[in-house]
Amino acid sequence: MFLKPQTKKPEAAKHTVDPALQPWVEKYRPKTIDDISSQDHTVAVLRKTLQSTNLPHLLFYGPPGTGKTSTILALARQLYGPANFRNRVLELNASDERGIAIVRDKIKNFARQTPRAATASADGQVYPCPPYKIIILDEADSMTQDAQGALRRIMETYARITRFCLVCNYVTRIIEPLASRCSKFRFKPLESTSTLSRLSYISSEEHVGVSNEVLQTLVDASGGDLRRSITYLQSASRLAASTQPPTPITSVDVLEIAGVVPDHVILKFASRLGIEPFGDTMDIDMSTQKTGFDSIREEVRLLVREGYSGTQILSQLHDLTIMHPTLTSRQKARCALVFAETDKAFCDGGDEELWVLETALRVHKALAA
Ligand SMILES: Nc1ncnc2c1ncn2[C@@H]1O[C@H](COP(=O)(O)OP(=O)(O)OP(=O)(O)O)[C@@H](O)[C@H]1O
Repeated sequence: MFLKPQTKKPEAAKHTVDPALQPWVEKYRPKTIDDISSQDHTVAVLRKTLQSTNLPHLLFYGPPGTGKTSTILALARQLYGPANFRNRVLELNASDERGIAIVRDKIKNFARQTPRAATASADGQVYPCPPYKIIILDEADSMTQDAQGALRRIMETYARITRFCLVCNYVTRIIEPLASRCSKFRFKPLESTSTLSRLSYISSEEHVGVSNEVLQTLVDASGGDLRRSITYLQSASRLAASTQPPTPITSVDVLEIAGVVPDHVILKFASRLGIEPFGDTMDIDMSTQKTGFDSIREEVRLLVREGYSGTQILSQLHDLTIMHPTLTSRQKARCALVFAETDKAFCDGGDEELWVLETALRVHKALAA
């Protein structure tokens, strides 16, 4: 549930890059919408749109690394082909300024230009090349309200020659008048089977030997974010190749790269808050576990000093609480509320150590009540 720290998106390659040096997330970015894994409903609707070539304004939303940007880029490539893509598509991402100035200047200027006549593609293929351009606004939820307000008129005025695709994680941050002008598509976290098959494909293309256990660890550590799992795979394969002699990738490597808190550590922390060990974890001796402010604070400090991120610690603590077999629904509901408030605080840029401490103390209290 916690928004994981995003694996940094590599800048889209503007020039031809040696494939051996390319990040795998870019190298294996889907080329057509049929290469998009998991998002079957969205792909089915867009395939129809491709046939009719009449694209509405689009709003793609959902968690990171689920294929939103890849889908619109693939769709645009299939509509325009390589020869016309550049002059028909404007992609603005988070590194561009997000205030009203960019809407009035860059976006409006591009939106009002009449599309250039289509040129024939060197690859000999015929592309539909419809008579409008596409503006892709990646991370549209970070646009100011004023900027979104200004966009609304532009979308209407130039709809005949320009279609918009807004891409975001939080649809609630898009003002209603903008959202209501778009066809909305929700991207879901990828199912395990789709992630597994994509990772297996990439590892076989890259001649990296990975066991089923390692693949499953990659899936578990990435929570449905395919970008994250591919990045972990590439990092783990580099790590394994750098040892002398090279060693196979292990699950421990993956967990370390992913910053996952080991089970025994998170269970010890949980037991300080009054969450009893269960199942395979019964061997933790609760009688030696102190609870109370000082011991909880000490534990939080240790975890943060070890380098575990606040979002990761709380995400694992959340899962442990919600899946716990003996906590009552009432206790779980109270804890869920605490976690939700912390999630919001993290999104707003709250201090991680302070919020982990605050959450831990509140969970402790919620369980005792
Ligand atoms: N559904 C998918 N099918 C195939 N590859 C995917 C999919 N989702 C993500 N990927 C892989 O992850 C990379 C990042 O995906 P993409 O940029 O489309 O994610 P996103 O949903 O737009 O994320 P964000 O919300 O962070 O912008 C792609 O280059 C691709 O390698």
